[in-house]
Amino acid sequence: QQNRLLTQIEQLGLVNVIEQTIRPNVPKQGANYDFIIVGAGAAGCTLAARLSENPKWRVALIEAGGVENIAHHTPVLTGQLLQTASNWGYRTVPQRLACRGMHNNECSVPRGKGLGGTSSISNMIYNRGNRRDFDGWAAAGNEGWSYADVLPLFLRTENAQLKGLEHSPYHNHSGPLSVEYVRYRSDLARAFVDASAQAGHQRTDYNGESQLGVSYVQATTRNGRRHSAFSAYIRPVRDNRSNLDIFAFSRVTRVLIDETTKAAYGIEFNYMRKSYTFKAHKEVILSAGAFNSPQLLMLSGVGPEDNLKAIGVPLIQPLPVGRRLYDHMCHFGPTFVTNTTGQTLYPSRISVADIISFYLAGNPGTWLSSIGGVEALAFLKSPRSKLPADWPDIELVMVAGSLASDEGTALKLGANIRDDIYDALYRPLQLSQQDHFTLLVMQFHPKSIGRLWLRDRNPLHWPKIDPKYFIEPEDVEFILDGIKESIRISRMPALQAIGARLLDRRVPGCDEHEFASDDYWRCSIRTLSYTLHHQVATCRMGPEGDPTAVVSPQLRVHGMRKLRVVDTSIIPLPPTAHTNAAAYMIGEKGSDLIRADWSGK
Ligand SMILES: Cc1cc2nc3c(=O)[nH]c(=O)nc-3n(C[C@H](O)[C@H](O)[C@H](O)COP(=O)(O)OP(=O)(O)OC[C@H]3O[C@@H](n4cnc5c(N)ncnc54)[C@H](O)[C@@H]3O)c2cc1C
Repeated sequence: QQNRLLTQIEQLGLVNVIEQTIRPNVPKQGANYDFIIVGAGAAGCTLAARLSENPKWRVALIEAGGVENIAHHTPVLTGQLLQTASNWGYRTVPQRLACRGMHNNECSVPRGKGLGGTSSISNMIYNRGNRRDFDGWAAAGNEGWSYADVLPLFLRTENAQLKGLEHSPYHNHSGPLSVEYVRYRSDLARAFVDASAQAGHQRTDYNGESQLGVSYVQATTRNGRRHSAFSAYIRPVRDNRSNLDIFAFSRVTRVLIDETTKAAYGIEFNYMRKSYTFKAHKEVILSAGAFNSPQLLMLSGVGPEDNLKAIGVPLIQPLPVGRRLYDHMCHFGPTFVTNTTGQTLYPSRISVADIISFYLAGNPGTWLSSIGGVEALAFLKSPRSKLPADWPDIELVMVAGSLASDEGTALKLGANIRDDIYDALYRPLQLSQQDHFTLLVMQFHPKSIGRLWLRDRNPLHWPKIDPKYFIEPEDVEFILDGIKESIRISRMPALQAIGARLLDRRVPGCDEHEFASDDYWRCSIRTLSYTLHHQVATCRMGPEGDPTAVVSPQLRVHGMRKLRVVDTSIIPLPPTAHTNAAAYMIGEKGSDLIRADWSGK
């Protein structure tokens, strides 16, 4: 018991203790607001900041977790954050065809819990998507979501400090969210970018005119520190907006809905073990993310009839909530060793001088501003692609390290990877401290479609998450193409100059295959499966009449009144991007739609 108490105090962090003392914000039972926003993640913070610009509107932002602390602001600690209370800690149901290197074949699917949501624990890669993604949404009947419509919203969020792109029409310099190139740069990243160019992948701005090519990572950091949704959108305004009330440690359990009119009129939530209700005059908006927004809809009677009936939740509106779940699955590798020294991220390489320089002198150029070792991205076409030439299929995520980069203390646990896998592949690197880098291969447009549903009606229980990774064999083939291209890039002069060669250790369970043969890699892909956490479509957006749609292009829940979903769960198909930038864009779009509906009323 004592240990649990200590762990809890430790996980809360000093900041939470102080916040709860000086700014407790205890809810008042039955309080009234114009808008209630559930979830202070990337989209929720954006929406709360924008709606509360109107001093006449009273806005409540309700968040299950606490406040960010110094660990969140230190990019190199990203992996460690997954071991804290800032992560909901979800796991999938055991996967038949993926995650074979994980305990019980369960993939880890973390989500951020706290003011800032997943933007406070993410890897901070800033990446918007391909113009064809958004034009496709619009062509499917989602008017107002084409690339021409959403580009100004991406720009509105951005405060870019990207050397060389000062005059690009694809970047803005006056929005709230800081975007900069990762401030720490290793020789491994330089060699990878040069080798990619030598292999024919041009240098590009992947948020600009063309995604295809290679680039150093653009990241949501400010002077080398994490710039989360909370830091960017809420912290600068919260003390001078008396119409914005923020409630941390408040876990919403249900949306209150009038069954006759199907209008949402409030929420029920728990704060410090007590149940409260708040009323909303105008709207309740779910911004609880791709797992929790569908969960809350279903707990409130909006969802698939069979699931709700089976668990005894009275049905108010039948909708395909959670019926689709897409994600971007990757392969954690290949890993290459090199002849360099001192270039790979290992904790032992972070010196006291680095720490002092980062925290006290504000120097962003140390390992501490490395976003978990991620330094460069390459957007590629696969030879098997049936998509237009300017629409990438695969991404290589260049990491100056591997699971050994924290010596097995965080990433391995965060990904639920078994010890025998770590010991066979990464422990020798950890012990020798040999320089190496990894190219994670991610597929952008998977065909595999999963599902999310409720196991019971207890709002504090996890939903069941089954992404059905690699259920479509072609998804594996795309990743195999990416692995082959990674190996080709490693043979280019810039990487050969540093002695880059495949780590020649076998993945346990794949021994029957010849090392580095296609079948070996297929086995490795199904073993070292590693999601980059881009779950979407659980509250899919689509026009009325679309049998897969949960919300309309105005983000209103179909068939309901005064209820919207504004977060990444509405994204209809996996984008050619990581999903955090889209979450901000959706928050901006949601605020425009809501303002258009209520201004003057
Ligand atoms: C480890 C990790 C690394 C990632 N790295 C990147 C990256 O480098 N680049 C990138 O683009 N994307 C990345 N992503 C994905 C990206 O961060 C998310 O897609 C995006 O932030 C989601 O935004 P959101 O607003 O939809 O939801 P979230 O940011 O997840 O916000 C949802 C919020 O709702 C709260 N909430 C949920 N349920 C309740 C409830 N019942 N009551 C009250 N509050 C509730 C949550 O605590 C959370 O704060 C990463 C994700 C993870 C998990």
